Amino acid sequence: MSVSKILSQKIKVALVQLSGSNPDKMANLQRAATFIERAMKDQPDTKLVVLPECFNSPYSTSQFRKYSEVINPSEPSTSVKFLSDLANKFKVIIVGGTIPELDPKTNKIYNTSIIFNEDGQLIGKHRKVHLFDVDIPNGISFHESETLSPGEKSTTIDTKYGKFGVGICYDMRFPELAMLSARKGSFAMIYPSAFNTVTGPLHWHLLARSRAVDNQMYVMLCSPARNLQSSYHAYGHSIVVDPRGKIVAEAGEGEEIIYAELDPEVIEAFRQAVPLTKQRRFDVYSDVNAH
Ligand SMILES: O=C(O)CCC(=O)C(=O)O
Repeated sequence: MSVSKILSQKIKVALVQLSGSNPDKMANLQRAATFIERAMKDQPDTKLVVLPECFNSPYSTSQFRKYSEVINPSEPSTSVKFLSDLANKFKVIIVGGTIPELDPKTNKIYNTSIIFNEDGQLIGKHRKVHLFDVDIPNGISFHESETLSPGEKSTTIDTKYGKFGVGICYDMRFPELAMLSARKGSFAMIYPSAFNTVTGPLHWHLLARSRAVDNQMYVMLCSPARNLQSSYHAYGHSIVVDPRGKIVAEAGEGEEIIYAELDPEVIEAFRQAVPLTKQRRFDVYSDVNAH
């Protein structure tokens, strides 16, 4: 595949590591707006902004329904309207972290990322496919499936620069989603995320770098900042990894914006040097599903 099809030009991205788990939705949205405005002032050529998982609600199974919104482009809900206006105002693509979504037909709740183009149009959404249900002794127990339902689809978004895939946090543990998007020609995988202080130190960097190296694409993880006042202590460390597995930007634990430039030449050069896409043997692993 030619470079122009993967990523048409160099693009600057900004990951906004906002304070997490505050109960006031409007205040959280305003804070997102303040940070996006700051990013666009600091780096006016930014083309894509990413927000964290559950950036405007507490990350808590008991709260998801209360904070949920119906996502219907013809009747935009609070967060949809707010992010759409921001994207249009700053002429920037926004991967709007995640919000709890209510499906009015089924009454089910999803953990959903909403994505807007630079005209403020909702160009896609991703419902978290793999729910975070874990019991780590002396570590963390969390069961999203107490109140959430899993999405049923992988998500690849088309933009004027090329395509990127979207997953949410625990989704990154399942390499198949990233691989599917890579096979569709994506230049990056973007995961609004909220790892914690138990699994973050163990796996955050490893998973980001693995998905990048597996697929020779950029990987971006955008986390909430750590808030020790909340019941859930997010890991922070929002990160951008290049197609060679090199960390090109990383946040600390507090509120912060990080920037990176994505370069089509880096994708192309590394794919030429290590031509995994040509060497894959789908004839050998085509029955991976059968076991
Ligand atoms: O996979 C992990 O360790 C953390 C996942 C998580 O926090 C989430 O899916 O929200």
